[in-house]
Amino acid sequence: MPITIPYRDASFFNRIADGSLADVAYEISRVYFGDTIPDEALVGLVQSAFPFDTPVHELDKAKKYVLELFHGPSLAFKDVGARYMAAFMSYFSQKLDREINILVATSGDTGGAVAMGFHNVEGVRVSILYPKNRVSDLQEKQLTTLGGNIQAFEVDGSFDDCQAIVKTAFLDSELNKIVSLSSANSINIFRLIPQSFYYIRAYGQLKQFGSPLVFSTPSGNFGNLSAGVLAQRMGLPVRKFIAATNLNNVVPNFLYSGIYEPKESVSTISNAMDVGNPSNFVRLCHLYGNDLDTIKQNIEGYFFTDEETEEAMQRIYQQYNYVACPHTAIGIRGLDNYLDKDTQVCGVALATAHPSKFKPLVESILGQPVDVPERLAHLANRTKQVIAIPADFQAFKESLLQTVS
Ligand SMILES: N[C@@H](CCOP(=O)(O)O)C(=O)O
Repeated sequence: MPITIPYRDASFFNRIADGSLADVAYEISRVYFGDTIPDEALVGLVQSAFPFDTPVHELDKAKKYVLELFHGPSLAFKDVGARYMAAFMSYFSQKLDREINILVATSGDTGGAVAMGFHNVEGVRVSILYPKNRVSDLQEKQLTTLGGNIQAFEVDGSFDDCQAIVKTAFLDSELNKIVSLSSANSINIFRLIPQSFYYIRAYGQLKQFGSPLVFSTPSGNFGNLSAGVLAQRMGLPVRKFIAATNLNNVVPNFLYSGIYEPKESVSTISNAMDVGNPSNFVRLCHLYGNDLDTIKQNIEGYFFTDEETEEAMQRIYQQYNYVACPHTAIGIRGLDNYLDKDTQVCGVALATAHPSKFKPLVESILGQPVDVPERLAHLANRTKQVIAIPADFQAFKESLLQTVS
């Protein structure tokens, strides 16, 4: 975490938020990094990271919007953090004489975005750990078929097992003497700074209505929500955040009871949010000074079963002719719950992934065909290449050392 979070008043955000995602990225990067990176290089980095935008889609004028974060190469919001990180790491790694080994745990979307963001980046090797049989077929193709500097590990366990193995690796002194490790998960602040950009960009797109903003964020590892809180702590005007989860509901439970009890994750149809012990819980509390009242004032939690998620997908399709993936539907349903009691706001639900990433599931729930964009469709016939391992750190360590030697 930065020692202090730089604060800017509303006039700063009113000025910068009208720009493109790349423009916002430039302005906020300057705030964090000062003149560490020369201007010309910084402009090039943000432009290469963000050739796409994060538009808002209107559901109900001035009242309810979907912030579409799936217009990047892997069709998920993770592209924003992964591509920014890849651009900056590649810039800095040219000055190093050692290869950087990135370890990343994924429950579905992070892996694909990181694989695509770092594919063929010189001086960087990526190891992706994902839970066997717990990601969608197309998500699996994204993270297992690129080859080159990207290696996937299929772990016989849950996402939490993958995350625990990665965290143990960062603390293993023997491994750290042999390889230079880094993370592309949202435990890395370099993922959260860029993810704050699209909250700021949404403010720019909706400030014309003059209503306070409420963001509903579908949540698993809680990096996405933490990024929004980071923007708020920088001064972005936000009335409230909704933490919307599936039955992996340890944070909504904490918000009701004040007690944080991590538990085994359960499998749901919103698989990317199947996290039983979210990495960013500690950071989220830290961002609000570890004060429960402040946390509760700013975040409200809702969780939904798979049946409720399916109902939400069907209702959103019937009411708005909008096809939402299961994760996005949870965000919209959480927002609706909140808007029932606070009507004087503009609500924004984050659309975290394109529905085609879950094509068979979405088609069976909606009874409608879902088109798959070419950048995803072309992966369907590629062959999966993985190293299969048990959910055990030593097994991972041995395999990793073989792949890097
Ligand atoms: N939902 C994630 C899990 C990892 O979260 P991250 O914020 O640490 O990248 C995924 O789709 O992999």
